[in-house]
Order: sequence, then structure tokens, then C-alpha cells
Amino acid sequence: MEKKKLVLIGNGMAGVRAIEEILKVSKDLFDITIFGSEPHPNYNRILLSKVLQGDTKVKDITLNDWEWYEENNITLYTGETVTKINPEMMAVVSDKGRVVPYDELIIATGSVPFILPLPGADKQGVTAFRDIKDTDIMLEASKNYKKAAVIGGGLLGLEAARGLLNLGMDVSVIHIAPTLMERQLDETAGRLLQKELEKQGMKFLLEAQTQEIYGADRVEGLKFKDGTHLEADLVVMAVGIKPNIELAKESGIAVNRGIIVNDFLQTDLPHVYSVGECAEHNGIPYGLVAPLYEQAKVLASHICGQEAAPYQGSVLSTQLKVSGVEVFSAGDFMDGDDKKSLKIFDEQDGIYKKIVLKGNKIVGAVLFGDSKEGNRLFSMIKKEADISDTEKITILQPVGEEAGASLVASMSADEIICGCNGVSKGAIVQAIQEKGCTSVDAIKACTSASRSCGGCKPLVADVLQLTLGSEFDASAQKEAICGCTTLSREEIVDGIKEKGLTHIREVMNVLGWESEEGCSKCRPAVNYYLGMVNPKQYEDERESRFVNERMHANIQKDGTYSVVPRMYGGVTNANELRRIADVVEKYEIPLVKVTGGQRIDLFGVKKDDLPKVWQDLDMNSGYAYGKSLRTVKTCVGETFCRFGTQDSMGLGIDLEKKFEGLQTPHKVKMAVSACPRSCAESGFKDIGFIGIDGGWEIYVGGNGGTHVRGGDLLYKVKTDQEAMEITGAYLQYYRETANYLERTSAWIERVGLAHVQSVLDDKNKRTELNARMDEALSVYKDPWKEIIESKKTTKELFETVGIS
Ligand SMILES: Cc1cc2nc3c(=O)[nH]c(=O)nc-3n(C[C@H](O)[C@H](O)[C@H](O)COP(=O)(O)OP(=O)(O)OC[C@H]3O[C@@H](n4cnc5c(N)ncnc54)[C@H](O)[C@@H]3O)c2cc1C
Ligand SMILES: NC(=O)c1ccc[n+]([C@@H]2O[C@H](COP(=O)([O-])OP(=O)(O)OC[C@H]3O[C@@H](n4cnc5c(N)ncnc54)[C@H](O)[C@@H]3O)[C@@H](O)[C@H]2O)c1
Ligand code: SF4
Ligand code: FES
Repeated sequence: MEKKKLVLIGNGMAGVRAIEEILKVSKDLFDITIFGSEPHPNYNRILLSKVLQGDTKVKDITLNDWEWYEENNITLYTGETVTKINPEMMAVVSDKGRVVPYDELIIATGSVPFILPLPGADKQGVTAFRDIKDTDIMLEASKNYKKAAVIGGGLLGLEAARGLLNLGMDVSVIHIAPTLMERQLDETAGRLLQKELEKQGMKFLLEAQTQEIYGADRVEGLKFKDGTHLEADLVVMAVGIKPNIELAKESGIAVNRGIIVNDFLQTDLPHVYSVGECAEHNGIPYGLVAPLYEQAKVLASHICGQEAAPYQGSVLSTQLKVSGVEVFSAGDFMDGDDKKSLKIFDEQDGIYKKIVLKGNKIVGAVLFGDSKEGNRLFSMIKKEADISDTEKITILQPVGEEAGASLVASMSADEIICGCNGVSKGAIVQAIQEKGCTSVDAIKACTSASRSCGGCKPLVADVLQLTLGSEFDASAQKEAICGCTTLSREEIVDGIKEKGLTHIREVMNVLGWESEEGCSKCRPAVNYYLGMVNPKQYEDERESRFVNERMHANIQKDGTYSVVPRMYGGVTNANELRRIADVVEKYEIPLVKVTGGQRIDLFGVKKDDLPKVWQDLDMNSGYAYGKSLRTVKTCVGETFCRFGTQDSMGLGIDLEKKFEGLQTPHKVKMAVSACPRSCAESGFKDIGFIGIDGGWEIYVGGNGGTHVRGGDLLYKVKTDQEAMEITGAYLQYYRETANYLERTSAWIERVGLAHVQSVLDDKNKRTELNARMDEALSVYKDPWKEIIESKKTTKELFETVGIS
């Protein structure tokens, strides 16, 4: 049978999902041609926020690569826009003059960003945030300019603003309404969100109406209706979107705000369907992927001639993708008239939860500060669950057994885990049990769960853990650590444990390395894994370490070394300073510099002088070269600062003394600030502490380097002792599950904050982790003193070993 010709206009998320669904039904029904205006294969638009925030790269957000089109015999025209649909000829015409006939046509042209018709809106430096091109404009601007203004305090505007902050820009959000995200949040949640984002460094101008964008060729600022102005050299417009309907309208297809479709996504023109943000169903054009994917499924069944349940509209739920902020909103979230609400508001901890009830049914919810219950509430809203037999408050705050159990354990099989892709817990369990999926990536490939915004990854990991029990490994990734072996990190660590391996060579022999000697990638990694598994028995193989770690000093451009002595919590005294000054003079050290980590760096030390310098300094190594704890930066705190509510120096010194010398997969930096002003930059450290009234907030996964990342709030604790206990357990879990050379910022993204929290919530696990941490710390000896005391090591390092 000859295949029918299917043409898709719009190579975006909804259109291509419809094609995927069609191919699932049958690969032989259609000859498929796709037109896309953008020059890329189909990519995950949602993750552009993460690209801007520095968490991922453009190259990593492709959903269907070029090979996928080829493998499925799809003719793809990228960088080519369809300009005309000719219903009589049943053909489309592109801007390159190409004419392609169709038997069935799908219009999935998405939306266009709404650009305020302001004077100056066409100036250089004014952009929307919709596609890769816009993202590139912002990334580029951040390299040369400092002041960004984002117009629109909705989901898109706030995600853009967070990204620009991460890129080092000074960011102001101009919002027309009195509170943020007013389309998704009530006033209380909107204000809490504003407070939290202000803490992160965002500035806000509320109820502000922009009148003009001024500047010469490039934007220089914004003028407002009240006569005030704001300087800006980048302006991002995020004031909503409009369904992209021009092509359909000009072709005579019925349109309203969007292209009007029926319950099977058919337009009023025979053989022409529409799906995605451009389509309007029952008066609603949708702007989130979950409903668009539901539409794509119905369309696929219908176009393939299968019996399909009609599309009946979608209830929406949203989450803001800004790290450190938990915001969830679903359904009809405003109370009033016939709707009553139930609220919990913990002002001290900044937690606000609200459900909206219509009679006995939950119709909406807003969560701020703790969105763990989001999925459960969303399922109840979608099912229009009757709660007349339930103690109402337990819906917001489960008590007893339910509160203690993991969230996924208490979910029923039909409850949705991945909102974007509509994947239920039951479907994930089925993929684990019947298709042998053992990792989040495998589940993604089998079910599409976690394929879009990625927000459900921690829950998917929890379902895996629940279903696989002891066979589950949070960091299960089937990725060989290097070309010398096919084994992943987990397989190597398991091999070391199960077979009792104690040397690098033994690991390579027993676990079947392809190259006898290993390489510069696997030798240091195996060295670390061996030390991590057997801290007491394993003797570190110095030769497998990188040169700086072998020499316990950082080699410089000219072959000399830099030496950084430990200064606990950045605190020093006259004796230490005197000794440092004497050493500088005695060894003619050319540069003395204060580091960003609050200590003193001696640059230009000759290799032969290193042991003598260490001896004269009589201070511990600052490990400025190692994959270990570097510094604990502190502010002066309550001892001297009038804002301080906690003893930041005290906690910082205790932390540094306890964890110094700890071997970790990558370097670890900490900071302790005694109040939310965070002078020690606690939000951008691997572990950061911020003093609040009555305790500490602990942030994790922050990074201030090439991939800037704001830390996520792990816990709030009351005492220094609790802070130390959580830190020990957290660091040990990182040591045990991260890949060698994986920073905590990348690790927490991979395994998920919620997953780590679920491990640390368990008191027994915390105790066990701390016990293993104490064992690892018990073997620490200061390496400088060790070298000085061992003539053999001194001779080997400073007389025979060449540095390469
Ligand atoms: C930064 C950002 C973050 C987001 N985050 C989330 C989120 O967290 N969760 C969520 O659910 N949603 C999110 N969204 C929204 C989500 O990305 C969209 O709902 C989704 O991409 C819409 O899919 P679509 O296929 O309808 O449109 P699109 O993905 O826009 O695809 C339409 C494609 O058609 C092309 N096209 C248009 N006209 C023509 C023509 N005439 N000829 C050829 N090609 C044409 C366009 O160039 C475009 O590539 C986000 C959006 C952005 C911009
Ligand atoms: N996490 C997510 O789910 C996510 C993230 C980004 C984008 N998106 C989607 O992308 C689309 C676009 O997002 P959006 O935030 O632009 O749309 P939006 O309509 O949700 O928000 C636009 C905001 O801009 C404000 N606004 C309107 N005119 C203004 C003006 N003149 N000055 C200042 N503020 C003004 C509005 O009050 C509104 O809050 C939406 O469909 C959204 O759902 C979703
Ligand atoms: S973080 Fe707070 S307490 Fe610490 S120095 Fe800054 S203002 Fe003072
Ligand atoms: S909830 Fe967005 S990918 Fe699963």
C-alpha cells in the first residue's frame, strides 16, 4: 500500500511529539516531511532556562538528533519557513519556493513572544526569551554589559532573571502587577517569592509601566509612566506569548486567539490538524508542555485511524525552575465566591501551603517553600477527589505513617510522577519490572518521564529506589569511566568491595582493564575509590595523583610552586603572620597574595625550598591543590558585626578542623555567614551556612566557578552540632556516590536534591554515614609534616622525581 504524505509545519516540542506518537503506532503509514524555521533539530525549549542559568549546554538539550530523522525516514527542512498552505492543491509552499504536497497536514507553529509596542523596542540589546538565538544574545550580552532589565515577572521573566544573575549581571525585574507570578500564585505566595528572590540578589519594580526604551543604537535604559527611569544595557521582554496563527489565518482556517481545533485536534479544513501552543481547544490555547503532549497523543491515534479518546482539555500545574525556590501552583488557585481555602503559613520558615476547595472537592493548590506534596495534590485536583471523609489538614500536612513514609510509597499506581509527560507511578514501576530499567536515564528512554523540564527526576529516582530496594544505586549510570575499561564507577566500586581489592594494579587485573597501565583518567579515579572504600587499609598511590597533589603545592607557569598554609575559618594571628613574613624574606618569595578563600598564598617558591618553607611555617597544609576540603570562608559574625545572629567564625573553624584533609571526588569549599546578608558568599559554595534567628540554613551544591550555580536549601537546623552532623552525612554520601572529578553542583543535579534529602532524613543512615566519615578522617595526617618527617619521601619527591 502506498504511504500517505504527512507534512508537519513546526519542528518544535508539540509537533515532533505528535510524530513520535504516530511512529509508535506505525512506522509504515506515512511519508513524513517536517519544516522548521529554526536551524536546529527538535530541542527542549524548556531547558533554555537551565542553559541561561549555566546548568546545561545548548548541545545537551537536543531531543531528537539529526540521526533520528534519518532513521525514521523523515525529510527535514530546517531554517525553512512555510509561507503558504494551499488547501485546493493540498500542498504547502516554503520561503525557499519548495512545494510539498500533503494528504494530511499538522500545523504546530507554536507561539511568538509578545513584544510590547514601545518606542525603542527595536533597539540593540532588546530581546525576547523564546529560542536558542535569544539565549545566545543574552549569554553574549552578559560578557560585555552589566545592567539587565527583565520586563515581566511571570515564570519566563523570573527564570530569565535568575539566569542573568548567574551570568554576573545586575538584574531588575519590572512587573506590572502588585505581586509576582499573579497568574499562578496568590498574593501571599507572590510576596514570599519576591522576598526569596530578593535574597538571591534580584531587584523588583512592581506596578511599574514601561513607557519607552531609550538609548542611541543600543538600549541605555527604560522610562516609566510615573516619570522615573532605570539604566539598562540589556532588556528582556517576558510579558507573555501569542499563538502563532498568521499562516493558518491567511490560509482561511478558522482562528480565534489560536487555531480552533475540535476534540481530535482537527481544524475546520479537511485533513488539517493543529497541535501545541498555536492550537485553541474549547477557547483555551495552552502554554505548557503537559497539555500539548496529551493533545499530541490524541492527534496521533486519530490520524492513524485508531479509536481515540477525545481530548477534553487539561488541568494545569506549574513549577518555577529556579534553584533554591520551591513554588508549585495547580488548578484554580484563587479562593472567593463558592470556593473556600485551607492554609498553613509558617512565617518563620517561609513555608506557605494552600488548597482551594469547592464543596468537598479540591480544585486548586499553591505551595511555597515546600512543594513535596505537589504531585499528590495535582492528582487529587485532576481526579476531582472527594475529601469529605478526610481530616482536611492532613491533606496539606500528612501525619503519622504517611508523613514518615516516602512520598512515592504512599502514591497509588495511577498518580502522576512526571507532569510534563503524563507518566504515572504505575508506568514507571512497569518499566522497571518488565523492561529491566535500573536508572533514571533508562526510565526516560522507556517512558519519557523526566524528558522535559526534568523536575520529576528525584521522584523517578525514588520510585526506582522503592521498586528495586537494595539493588538501587542512586548514581547508577552505565558510563565507562574511561576508554581503558567498559565498567562504570558503580561497577568498579562494587568490584572493589565484593572482591576485597586493595591496589590499583589489582583492580585493573581482576576487573579486566583493556590497557595494562590504565591512563591519567582512570588511575587517579581508582586511587580515590580504593581510599574511599578502605580508608584505613589503603595506602595512597602517590604516583597516580596529579602533579600538584603529588607535590602538595600548586605548580606555576614558570615551574615554581605556590604554597598556601591552612588558616582555619580565615582567622589568623600575629605569630602566624610573623612566621609567614620571615619565610617570605628568607626564601625570597616574590609574591604574597590574599586569596578569595581568606588565606595567604606564597607564590614563586622554588621546588627545593618547599620542605624548608613548610618546616619554617609550622602550619598545616591548606590543601589548595587537592581534591579535598579547601577552605571554610567565614564572616565576622555576632562577635563583631551588629547584624550577626550566630557565631560564624566558631562554626567555620570547627568545620575546617574536623574535615581538613578529607579526600573527596573533587574540591569542596564551604562558607559560613552569620546572617542572610551572606558576606561570606554562602550561597555559592559546595556547602554554605547562613545564620538565621534560632539556627542555620544549610545550602548545598553552590558553585561560583565556570558553571555558576546558586546553592539549594538542604535543611534548617537549630544548633552547631546539628550543622556538623548534617555536613558529615552529606559529605560522606557525596564521597560514596559521586564520580571522581564530579563537583557537588553537578552531583546534586544528577542525583537530585530530594533524593539526598530522603537519604539524610533517615536518622540511622545519617549515623552510619557519619561513622564512615569518622573512619575516613581518622587516618588524616598533615602531608607537609609527613613529608618533612620522612627522609625517604623527601628524597623521592625532591631529589629523584622529575615533574612533568
Ligand atoms: C525559556 C522557556 C522555558 C519554558 N519552561 C517551561 C516549563 O518549565 N514547563 C513547561 O511546561 N513549559 C515551559 N515552556 C513552554 C514550552 O517550551 C512550550 O509550551 C512548548 O515548547 C510549545 O511547543 P510547540 O511545539 O507548541 O511550540 P514550539 O516549541 O515553539 O515549536 C514551534 C516551532 O515551529 C516553528 N515554526 C513556526 N512557524 C513556522 C513555519 N511557518 N514554518 C516552519 N516552522 C515554523 C518555530 O520556529 C518553532 O521552532 C518554556 C518556554 C520557554 C521559552
Ligand atoms: N516553569 C515553567 O513552567 C515555565 C517557564 C518559562 C516559561 N513558561 C511558559 O512560557 C510562556 C511565556 O511565559 P511568560 O512568563 O512570558 O508568560 P505569562 O503570561 O505567564 O507571564 C507574563 C507576565 O508578564 C506580566 N506583564 C504583562 N505585561 C507587562 C508589562 N507591560 N510590564 C511588566 N509586566 C508585564 C504579566 O503580569 C505576567 O505576570 C507561558 O506560557 C509560560 O507558561 C513556563
Ligand atoms: S553576613 Fe551578616 S553577620 Fe556576617 S558580616 Fe555580613 S552582615 Fe555581618
Ligand atoms: S515533570 Fe517535567 S519532565 Fe517530568
